[in-house]
Amino acid sequence: MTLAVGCIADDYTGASDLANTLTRAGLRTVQTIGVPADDLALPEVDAVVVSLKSRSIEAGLAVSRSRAAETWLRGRGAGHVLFKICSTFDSTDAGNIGPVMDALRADCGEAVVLVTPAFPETGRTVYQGNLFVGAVPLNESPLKDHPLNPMHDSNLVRVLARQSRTQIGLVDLATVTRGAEAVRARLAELAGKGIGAAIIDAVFDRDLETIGLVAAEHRLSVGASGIGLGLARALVSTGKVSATATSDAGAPVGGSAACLAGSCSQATLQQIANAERIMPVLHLDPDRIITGAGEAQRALEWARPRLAEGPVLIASSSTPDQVAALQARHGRDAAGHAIEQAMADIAESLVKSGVRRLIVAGGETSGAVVDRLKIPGFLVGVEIAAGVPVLRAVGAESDMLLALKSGNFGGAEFFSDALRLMR
Ligand SMILES: Nc1ncnc2c1ncn2[C@@H]1O[C@H](COP(=O)(O)OP(=O)(O)O)[C@@H](O)[C@H]1O
Ligand SMILES: O=C(O)[C@@H](O)C(=O)COP(=O)(O)O
Repeated sequence: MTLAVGCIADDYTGASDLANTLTRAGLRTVQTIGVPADDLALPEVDAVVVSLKSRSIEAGLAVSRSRAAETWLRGRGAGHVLFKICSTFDSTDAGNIGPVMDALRADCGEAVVLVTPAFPETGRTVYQGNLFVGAVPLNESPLKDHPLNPMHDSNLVRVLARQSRTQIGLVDLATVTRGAEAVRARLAELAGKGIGAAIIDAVFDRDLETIGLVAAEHRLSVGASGIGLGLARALVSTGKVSATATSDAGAPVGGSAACLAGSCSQATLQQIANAERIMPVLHLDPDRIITGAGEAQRALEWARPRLAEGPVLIASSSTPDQVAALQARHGRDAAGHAIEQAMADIAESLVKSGVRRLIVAGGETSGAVVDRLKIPGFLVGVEIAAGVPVLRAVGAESDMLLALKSGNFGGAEFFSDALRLMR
């Protein structure tokens, strides 16, 4: 297998988002969980997206895991590696975007790395280095209240400079609009000043196509699904890949269906409220989860008799005020970790009870669940919503369909939209 592009995603929902984008652009793509074991049978593909759970862990660990993924991808012929980060640049001042970018850049000897979280299809655009989520700057968006990575600065040149050892430059929209040659000239200018990475503006898909053409000439880029789209289109338009991917991985599996929500994003809270009209919903008590008072067991006893009747939804999600109060009582990391593990416990028991179609809302939540289910990889099926495909587990104990939804993605009826496509 010789890869046209290798990808390292810092969470599992982000990985499925990127795998979806690459597939839609025609690249035969597989998503693996971690660096694949040698005995995992992978189909012939153009792109592999290695999913890590490295967004919110200690920076040194994120670096070593990302490096291991890079070594594996380069060993399969990937001339270009895309480090997939969140379209809302979820990170802290300590990382992990900057440290991982610095390490991968050092490994491949890249002069200037292009960085953009723009993903216009989901309303993420970058102008003058500032990230907008829909109509508002990042720091005014719901991401200011994220339970693990609250984002308080929309200026990504500043944000990345706080995390990276290199100086950060800007390639502005006026330059991108002038085309690939203008971007190349700007990068040469930045490299001449010793600047090692540049936030590049993008508002429309056509900007990402220009960026993709230039990025494909380099060894490394950093960004969200938008730059993945640009790279994929560049690989197809320059004949390096013949767009042959089909989304035929979603054949019915039968079995029961369940939804788990650990995301506290505004979008997920709305989706849960709407799901109450079409399926039984259990709201977990987060305090009881953290104090170990048998909350996961209660959820299972609630779910099991209902599964034969149709899908159920189990949610830990709370409003920003409630999240802040819980974290004040128990600590941010302890609360997040305990709830993720409870979701994994519940998922494991649901699968033992016959659930074969599982929808998970939340990136960290999805990571905990997929790890517990020991699923080594996914093939990409049809798209449920922008950035969220149906996934078919490969190499797992049971034939299963999953959807791993980024907290912020999907329309108000996401859960019913997903269930309609997962039979
Ligand atoms: N009620 C709650 N209070 C505090 N934290 C919560 C609650 N419910 C879930 N969490 C935690 O919040 C985090 C949500 O992150 P994640 O699953 O990545 O969602 P998103 O995709 O919205 O970022 C997880 O660590 C999860 O365990
Ligand atoms: O780029 C994106 O926004 C997503 O692919 C993503 O990474 C979302 O992360 P979570 O919201 O933590 O699921």
